Amino acid sequence: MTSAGAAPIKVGIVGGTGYTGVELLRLLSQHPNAQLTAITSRKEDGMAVSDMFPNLRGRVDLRFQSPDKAALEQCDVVFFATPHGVAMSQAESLLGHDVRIIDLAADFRLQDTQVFERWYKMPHACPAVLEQSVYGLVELNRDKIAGARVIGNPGCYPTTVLLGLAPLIGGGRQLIDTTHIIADCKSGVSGAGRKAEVGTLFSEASDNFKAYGVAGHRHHPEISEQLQALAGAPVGLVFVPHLVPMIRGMFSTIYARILPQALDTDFQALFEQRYADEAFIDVMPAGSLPETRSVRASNYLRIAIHRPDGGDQLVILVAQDNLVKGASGQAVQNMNLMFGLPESTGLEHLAILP
Ligand SMILES: NC(=O)C1=CN([C@@H]2O[C@H](COP(=O)(O)OP(=O)(O)OC[C@H]3O[C@@H](n4cnc5c(N)ncnc54)[C@H](OP(=O)(O)O)[C@@H]3O)[C@@H](O)[C@H]2O)C=CC1
Ligand SMILES: CC(=O)N[C@@H](CCC(=O)OP(=O)(O)O)C(=O)O
Repeated sequence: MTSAGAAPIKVGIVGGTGYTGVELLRLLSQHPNAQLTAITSRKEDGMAVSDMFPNLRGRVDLRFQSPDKAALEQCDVVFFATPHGVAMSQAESLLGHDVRIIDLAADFRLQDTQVFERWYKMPHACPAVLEQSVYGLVELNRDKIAGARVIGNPGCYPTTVLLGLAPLIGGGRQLIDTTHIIADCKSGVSGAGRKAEVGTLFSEASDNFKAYGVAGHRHHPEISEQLQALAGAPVGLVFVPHLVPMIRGMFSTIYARILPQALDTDFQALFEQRYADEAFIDVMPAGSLPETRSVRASNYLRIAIHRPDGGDQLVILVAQDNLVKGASGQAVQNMNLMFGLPESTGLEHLAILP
């Protein structure tokens, strides 16, 4: 869909058959300035997009093409909704055609290539491109994103943890003990993608609840790198992800100890002020309990601040849709900024209840 008069942004999507890919298709097919131009799939080459995804009937009339056939270099921007390692293998070539890149995987998230190689078990294919890329967490990096040619779209868990902690860290503030923060995070099963895996079978993931990655998860270094940049010093973080038996949604409960000199701080006011101008961050009234269904299919992220018994423990509750603010919605928010559009263009729809 494009609005009359404005030059459309020609969009390519690599990996259009996955969950973040179809979410990009849903959002961009309703975006007034985007013109879907090329959608790839290696396995479904030639299949009509609307045959695979009937929710797009009448809105998307393209067919999936294998990546080698798709005219990606004719696009203004290409989203990579692919596994780690795919975007970086094509980045230099696309940049040579003046195509901007938004990678939903991790190729351009970690600035330290040694850390990337340790966690993703592959060498970084284009460190020079990585250096000029920007971490696409809009609420922290808005100005840099507007001028970027390559965006590393944040991971879903890091989006909740970083936005839940950002008002407390950096800017000369000494509010919490940054040597010991706990992030207890839960994701719906769509977080694992659409590919077939035993762990995401209905009979494995439904009626069940479990932690995973306790000994180490690749989002830990991503969160730590960003927190360290905010704090100006290393931050001690315990991060434990869990799989919950729901399709969409992510909920993070973050625990931080208030420093003695900051006990008089009005944390509710602090968060409200920090996010007052943010279109998609809702700091809920004191005492609120956000729910994943209040953000389902929307780009909103809801935060509530608690201080049990008025003590020194701060509990921050954060809810988002892992596929929207945690992935494709945030990616479109990045595109809007890169192309000089109002940031919320095409993203203002509300959550679906129940
Ligand atoms: N699911 C989520 O909640 C989130 C996911 N992400 C990240 O986004 C990316 C996509 O995730 P998701 O949509 O869940 O993944 P899926 O497994 O659902 O989809 C992956 C897509 O990539 C394509 N693909 C796979 N391998 C290649 C390749 N080598 N070259 C080109 N295309 C390929 C697949 O199609 P085909 O094989 O036919 O080519 C498919 O369309 C991942 O990096 C993921 O980590 C980030 C935040 C949240
Ligand atoms: C529930 C589930 O499995 N979630 C995924 C994380 C979501 C995601 O895709 O993150 P990346 O983009 O960093 O890969 C996981 O823990 O591996």
